[in-house]
Amino acid sequence: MLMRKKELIIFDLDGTLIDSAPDLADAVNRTLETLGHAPFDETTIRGWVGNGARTLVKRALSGSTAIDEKLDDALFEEALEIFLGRYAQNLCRRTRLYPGVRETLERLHTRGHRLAIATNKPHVFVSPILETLALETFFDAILGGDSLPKKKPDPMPLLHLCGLLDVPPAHTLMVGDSKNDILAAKAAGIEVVGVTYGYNYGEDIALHAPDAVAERFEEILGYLEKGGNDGA
Ligand SMILES: O=C(O)COP(=O)(O)O
Ligand SMILES: [Mg+2]
Repeated sequence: MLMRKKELIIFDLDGTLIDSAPDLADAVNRTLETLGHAPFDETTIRGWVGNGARTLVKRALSGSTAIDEKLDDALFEEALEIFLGRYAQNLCRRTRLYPGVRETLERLHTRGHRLAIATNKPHVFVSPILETLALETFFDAILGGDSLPKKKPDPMPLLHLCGLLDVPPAHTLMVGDSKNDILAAKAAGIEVVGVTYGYNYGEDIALHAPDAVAERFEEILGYLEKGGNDGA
């Protein structure tokens, strides 16, 4: 059966399984407010998510995706501490699953795929969010952005998951919303589907040449049924 070709599916979290930007934006703006800085609208902050909490805070203090090289270290450390505290208080108040995610994970799980998460989000936040959304039982392994010495776009987290779950990269599929996911997967020799509805700094995910593009999460079922990029 073709479905067995991809035994392991590794998912990105923010912008792929969950729309966490509203809670991240609230925590960013409460941090900026505490420091006496002006807030940003949610759409702007959405474009800053995907490289972990440290980079998100640096972007917020810089007011741009490009980080201000002259950013004061002490201000950054203070802002990071405030942000982590604020976000911990409201991890899943306005965060929602994207359409089709629960049903699709259920089907993949029932069909016997191993499922894992490789996110750049700090690990401490991941399980509480999955528990609140009643998703935690689907996953065999979860890595956060601080779980290993390197995070996406480095291939390390993806290769680590392949080793941990004893599935070779050729039998693994990555699903993500940002260029970090695509770059990490390509460097790991893993096929990758890019979803179009996530964050990716406001850029079209197709620009980074994933093996396939999905407008809706459930499209990955059809991709797997076709045998992925290996052909039927
Ligand atoms: O930058 C983050 O905190 C989350 O990133 P993710 O898209 O890898 O889940
Ligand atoms: Mg993402």
